[in-house]
Amino acid sequence: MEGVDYLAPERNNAQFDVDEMKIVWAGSREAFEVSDRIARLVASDPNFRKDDRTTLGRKELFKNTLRKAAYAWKRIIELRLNEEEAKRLRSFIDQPAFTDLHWGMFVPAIKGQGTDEQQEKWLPLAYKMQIIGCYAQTELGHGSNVQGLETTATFDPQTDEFVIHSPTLTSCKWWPGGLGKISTHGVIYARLITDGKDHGVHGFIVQLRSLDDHLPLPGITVGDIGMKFGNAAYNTMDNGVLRFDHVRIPRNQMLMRVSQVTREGKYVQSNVPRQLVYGTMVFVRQTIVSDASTALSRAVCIATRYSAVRRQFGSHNGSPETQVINYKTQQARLFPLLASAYAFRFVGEWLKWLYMDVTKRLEAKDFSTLPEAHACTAGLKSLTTSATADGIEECRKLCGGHGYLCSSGLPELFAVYVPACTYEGDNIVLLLQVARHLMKTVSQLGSGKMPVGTTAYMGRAEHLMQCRSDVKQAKDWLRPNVVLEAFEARAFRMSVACAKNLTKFSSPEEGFQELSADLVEAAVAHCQLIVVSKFIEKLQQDIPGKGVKQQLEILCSVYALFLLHKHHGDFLSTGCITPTQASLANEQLRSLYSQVRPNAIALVDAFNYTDHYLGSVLGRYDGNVYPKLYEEAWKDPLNDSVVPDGYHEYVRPMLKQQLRNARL
Ligand SMILES: CC/C=C\C/C=C\C/C=C\C/C=C\C/C=C\CCCC(=O)SCCNC(=O)CCNC(=O)[C@H](O)C(C)(C)COP(=O)(O)OP(=O)(O)OC[C@H]1O[C@@H](n2cnc3c(N)ncnc32)[C@H](O)[C@@H]1OP(=O)(O)O
Ligand SMILES: Cc1cc2nc3c(=O)[nH]c(=O)nc-3n(C[C@H](O)[C@H](O)[C@H](O)COP(=O)(O)OP(=O)(O)OC[C@H]3O[C@@H](n4cnc5c(N)ncnc54)[C@H](O)[C@@H]3O)c2cc1C
Repeated sequence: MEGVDYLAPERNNAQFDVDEMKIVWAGSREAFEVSDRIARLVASDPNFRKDDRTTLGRKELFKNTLRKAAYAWKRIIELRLNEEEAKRLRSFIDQPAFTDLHWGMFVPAIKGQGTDEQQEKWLPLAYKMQIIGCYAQTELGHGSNVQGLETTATFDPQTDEFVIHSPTLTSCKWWPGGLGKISTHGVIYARLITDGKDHGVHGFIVQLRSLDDHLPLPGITVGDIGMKFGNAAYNTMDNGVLRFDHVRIPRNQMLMRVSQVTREGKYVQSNVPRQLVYGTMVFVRQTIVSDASTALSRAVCIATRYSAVRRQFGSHNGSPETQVINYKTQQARLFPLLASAYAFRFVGEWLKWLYMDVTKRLEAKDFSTLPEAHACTAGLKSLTTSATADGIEECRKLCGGHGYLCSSGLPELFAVYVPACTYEGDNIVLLLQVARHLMKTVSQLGSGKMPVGTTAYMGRAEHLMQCRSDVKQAKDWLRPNVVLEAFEARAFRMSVACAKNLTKFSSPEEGFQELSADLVEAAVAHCQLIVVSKFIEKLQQDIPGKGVKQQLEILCSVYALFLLHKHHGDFLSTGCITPTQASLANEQLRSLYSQVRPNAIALVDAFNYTDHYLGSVLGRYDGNVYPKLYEEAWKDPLNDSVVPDGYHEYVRPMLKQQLRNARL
């Protein structure tokens, strides 16, 4: 029945103030109000309809994306939305587009690596969308190994220009979003060559297409790289291929904040670390962590609401069957994902703060926290995107057969999300960066240099190598210090074991290669510790609202004890806890699931997602799943006619043939 809230009994069970939890989730009352207003604006505008997306062919899909992007831009101007509101609007449209790369990478690259004059020239054009940009780093033959890029930018002192060239097939730019069909400009990464000397990879602003007729400029070959995983999903994006044939750009289009080339062709390195050329990646990795909590929470919201609606088995004398959410196995799969969504939200908030802090320091020429920022963004990007991709797929399975329907919203969410494990740095490659940082920190422990930031715990080396958990009963695992010490000891001992093993090889590089699987595990342990510790820190803040803090404490314990249970091999083999303590953790976890159960629906309501944004029949706010699934099925284009196209051509002759054979 329309208008009935089938999940009302669940909502009435909540033991906390959902409206206050919405504010905690959003980050502040103001952020909540902006997000809520813009989400409703998008949901109520038929121009942002998306329910037909999975049935469109690539060309229609892409054109539709362009239409939405143009309409969104018109609304942004008409409504005079500020930067944050415009960002929210684009994200609620929920359709990857060239604008993501324009605002998300092209603009930040110019801001981070351009000089003041370059920013003054290019940013106003980009802000007004008089030019549209992409971020073109990856090549056909080189993605992870940025230092291996082949595109060249050779300075010609005669004309005061750089000549941009793709010397080989493998040097073609390959993958940049927005490049395929739309970008007029790109920040292009190429090896800088002056006077025959190679100075490594630098960024250059290059115009790719005419601003009059959109045709590629002379010397430029550009196009789309083809269909990607999933039907609609990321195919709304024009990921591109680009080849340069001696394309000339003025010298002042090299991004010159980190290093410069003078009129005479002299290469000058500023007094800043060369790694700042990688700064845009640090920025984007930080945003990807917050986006992970959004993607995971969407999947969890769908799976939780549907699990409360779906019933299987357990009917006695005609009573309703059991809601599948009441099965302990369903809870043990679903509630850790719910807790992870909250955990990633808070670590994302913290990472944003860390990024802002490092940016301020860089402006003041303090580069000391750059390695920490790189390690944290790389590691947390890897940890949260892998867990989110796996989590979305688990949510699909939690919804049984109906989860496999596109109308559940889950297949598309998975297909659009899963490349996050690869883009902006392959997740394993990024964990190896964290491992390098950890090995460096461990090797410096004896030198008197105290570790700082998220590795500060390593400063308590002696204690962490010796401590034994004092857990005696299940509820001891609810004490934050007990949990924190177990995670610190596990992470530290895994790092120290790797560091010791590295010394057995003839060179550190050989050891690093040989032990890379163990190093990745040590990096994961360190990153999980960061997430747990930031959740615990969040709980030390003043959190208003009836029962809100208590629910977050429960979720924090679920997150930590679930990880401890999943990785108990690490905790046991490093001797941080005993087998008895491991089983007490599991006992506590079971009890926590029972505490989450009555609040589960309210905890996902706190994400404040509109039905439009969720795009899922199973995750509808009102829980009215079956009639809507039935309605949705009839909308499929295959049901436009009773007898399908092709029947008379292929099936009928076959049937006739069978009849003849049968008569023989
Ligand atoms: C249903 C629909 C739903 C909706 C969706 C809606 C919208 C879409 C949503 C979102 C869209 C979001 C995003 C857009 C999507 C895609 C964007 C993707 C863009 C890209 O992928 S851009 C390309 C990214 N490429 C990479 O990440 C490459 C990875 N490789 C590297 O980063 C490096 O090469 C490396 C770090 C692996 C190694 O580098 P190296 O060889 O130069 O270095 P060394 O290992 O020798 O290290 C040198 C030294 O430098 C330090 N270092 C390395 N990197 C950094 C850094 N970034 N910052 C600071 N320091 C760094 C390293 O630690 C070493 O230090 P040391 O002291 O010498 O040890
Ligand atoms: C949807 C999407 C959008 C993208 N958008 C952009 C964009 O806008 N701009 C842009 O420039 N790029 C973009 N990319 C490219 C992306 O950044 C790269 O694909 C990514 O950095 C991974 O690099 P790769 O493809 O070279 O993988 P590879 O490095 O070739 O990885 C292949 C395998 O090798 C392993 N491997 C690689 N190196 C090591 C090592 N040292 N040790 C152990 N294992 C290793 C990896 O773990 C992986 O399993 C995009 C990619 C995708 C999928």
